[in-house]
Amino acid sequence: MKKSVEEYVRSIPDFPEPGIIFRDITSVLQDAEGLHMAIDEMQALIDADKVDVIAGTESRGFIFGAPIAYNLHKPFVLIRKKGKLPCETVSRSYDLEYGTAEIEMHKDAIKPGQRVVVIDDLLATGGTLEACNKLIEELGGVVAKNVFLIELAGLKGREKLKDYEVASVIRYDGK
Ligand SMILES: O=P(O)(O)OC[C@H]1O[C@H](OP(=O)(O)OP(=O)(O)O)[C@H](O)[C@@H]1O
Ligand SMILES: Nc1ncnc2[nH]cnc12
Repeated sequence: MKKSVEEYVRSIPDFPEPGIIFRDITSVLQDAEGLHMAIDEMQALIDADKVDVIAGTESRGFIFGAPIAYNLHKPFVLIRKKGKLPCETVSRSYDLEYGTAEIEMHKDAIKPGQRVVVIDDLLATGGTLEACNKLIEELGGVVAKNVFLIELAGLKGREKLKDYEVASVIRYDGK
């Protein structure tokens, strides 16, 4: 029988620190069937008629966001960790499941009124996507949806993103 995409995800206990179960997507990517299923199933959650721009978050969001943008014939915008983008930027700090971070976007990445779908591999606390959504709004964009391959429902990211439409392919009930 054909494997489901969930069966390609590898779970590593106590990485990168004790108590975290790391949901590893390299095992999805390094299987041709797994990679196809992941992209296709994430893309199926997007209504192409209701989006102008696909955005991806560094770094694992780039892997899934770029092929989806290509398939839907939409522009692809990078949301990067601080200090990587060469032109004028807007930035925002946020808390992670482990640690803190700061992300940036080019000021000209989004035009006012554009509808943006943000793609990431995984929803944990929702801190990353909340920061992404706020940056997009600061640039005048409209967040159409947040799409993930994996959702760790126990970390309640959806509550943090309650003002946005959220969809995921794979859901783990715990952390
Ligand atoms: O919902 P949150 O609690 O914000 O966590 C989820 C984020 O954490 C991971 O990225 P990370 O910052 O580790 O970067 P990476 O993709 O470069 O590994 C993951 O890819 C998400 O972007
Ligand atoms: N548990 C987890 N597994 C993989 N990536 C993550 N990013 C944040 N939490 C994570």
